[in-house]
Amino acid sequence: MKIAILGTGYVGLSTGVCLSQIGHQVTCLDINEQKIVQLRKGISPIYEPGLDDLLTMNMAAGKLKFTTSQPEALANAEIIIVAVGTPQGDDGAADLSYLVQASKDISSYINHDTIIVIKSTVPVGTNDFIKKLIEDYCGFPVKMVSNPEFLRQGSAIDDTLKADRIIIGSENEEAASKIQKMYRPLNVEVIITSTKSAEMIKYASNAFLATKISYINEIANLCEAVGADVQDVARGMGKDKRIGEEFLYAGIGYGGSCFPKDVKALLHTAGVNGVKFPLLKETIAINDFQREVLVAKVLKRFGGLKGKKIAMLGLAFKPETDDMREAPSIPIAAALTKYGAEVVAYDPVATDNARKIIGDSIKYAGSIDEAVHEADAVLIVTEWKEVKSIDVAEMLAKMKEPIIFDGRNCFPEETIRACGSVEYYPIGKPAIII
Ligand SMILES: NC(=O)c1ccc[n+]([C@@H]2O[C@H](COP(=O)([O-])OP(=O)(O)OC[C@H]3O[C@@H](n4cnc5c(N)ncnc54)[C@H](O)[C@@H]3O)[C@@H](O)[C@H]2O)c1
Ligand SMILES: O=c1ccn([C@@H]2O[C@H](COP(=O)(O)OP(=O)(O)O[C@H]3O[C@H](CO)[C@@H](O)[C@H](O)[C@H]3O)[C@@H](O)[C@H]2O)c(=O)[nH]1
Repeated sequence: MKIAILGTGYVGLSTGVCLSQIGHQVTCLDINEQKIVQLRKGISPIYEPGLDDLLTMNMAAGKLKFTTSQPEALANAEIIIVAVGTPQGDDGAADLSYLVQASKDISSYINHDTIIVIKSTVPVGTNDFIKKLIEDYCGFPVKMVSNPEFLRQGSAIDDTLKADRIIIGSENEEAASKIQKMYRPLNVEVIITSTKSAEMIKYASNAFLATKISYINEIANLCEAVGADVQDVARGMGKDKRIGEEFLYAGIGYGGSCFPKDVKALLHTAGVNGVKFPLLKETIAINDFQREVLVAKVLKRFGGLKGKKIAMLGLAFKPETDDMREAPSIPIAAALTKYGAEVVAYDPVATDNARKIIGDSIKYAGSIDEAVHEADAVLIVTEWKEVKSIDVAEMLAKMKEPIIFDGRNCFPEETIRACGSVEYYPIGKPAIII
């Protein structure tokens, strides 16, 4: 099938690459010229494991193209997939301005048979609103499908090619069936529903996962207070199939481009529809609190931070991505520098993006060794494989003081105890001080 994708961000690019991989003819359109210039050379503007190989392979096979030209991408497309950003607006609601512009862009190029697929995460009712907007522009009825995306950054390709489910929301049977056919080579379970239910499934899923994280973080805080171990508790809980093992990792709160904004957008939708949803308010409040837990531990240990060198390992909001949107490292770096610490951070891939947000208030190291050299303490902020596989004893030997604040519970107790002299402050577990 001939497919156009609007937006070559984390979702649009991963989707484009995967749809070309399963045999479709895909043209990706973006308004960001720099991205398109890079992509045309076969260089991905984002770090996403497995993406680069599929990108170059499908470009070479002539199945995947990149352009900034609307007519080139849209004029002959059977299916147009919209994957532009829907960031958080000032009032907590999703900002639909990119989507509205993209819809206007589409209107001039579609015909009666074109199917418009909204993959961006949008509040309930948006597909209906966009349908009307486009119809007002083009003057004939259009076929709309809501097809929310569930991929995670860092595993976007696998999540797309081996998705748990595909949601197709449409009031147009023919359009729903064509989109089902588009995905058929993936052999993934498809759920066909109304556009409103499809839109709600996306927010309900993200808010549920965020709430699960806030729940385990509160359990972690309680574990610390009573002397239990949240990792053992999570393991014990997760073995119950009704609870499940995933998303029970306590830490420094959820970040990223989705959970923070989507929970707030769902709360906004609830509010305007007269539903109070206090659970979501608590999910957000617990997460805000959790983002401060690591710095509170550092302050408690040191008192003031003037003249202290603190190493931060990890900047990205999660491992295997270069994305810094809503990364816990941002408020942590700000708080440490506010209290007078000299902060030296290391991240395997997110340093350039971090520098654009955090700026020169902290230093950026080229290696873990450089970051921890003569440090008074190290903070584990992102659980990169490179960080988890550190020789902890060797790292401690390079530091001024052997003190670790681990926001991601990366190291087993035996590893820490084998280090000799050490102070280890994890999340939701007793500290180890030898
Ligand atoms: N990032 C994720 O992991 C993820 C997962 C599932 C769903 N989502 C949702 O998918 C959507 C996209 O997220 P993202 O992280 O890929 O965003 P992103 O910011 O990485 O990319 C959006 C892209 O759209 C482009 N764009 C904006 N207006 C355009 C237009 N009129 N025509 C063509 N291109 C245009 C931008 O230049 C940018 O490259 C959001 O609604 C998000 O909530 C994201
Ligand atoms: O047990 C856990 C799991 C995750 N996190 C944190 O939660 C955030 C989000 O992690 P993850 O869900 O793995 O990454 P995203 O790429 O943000 O993916 C989420 O957001 C996407 C955008 O909507 C959805 O498509 C995905 O299904 C959904 O998992 C990160 O800060 C993680 O550190 C935890 O603290 N504990």
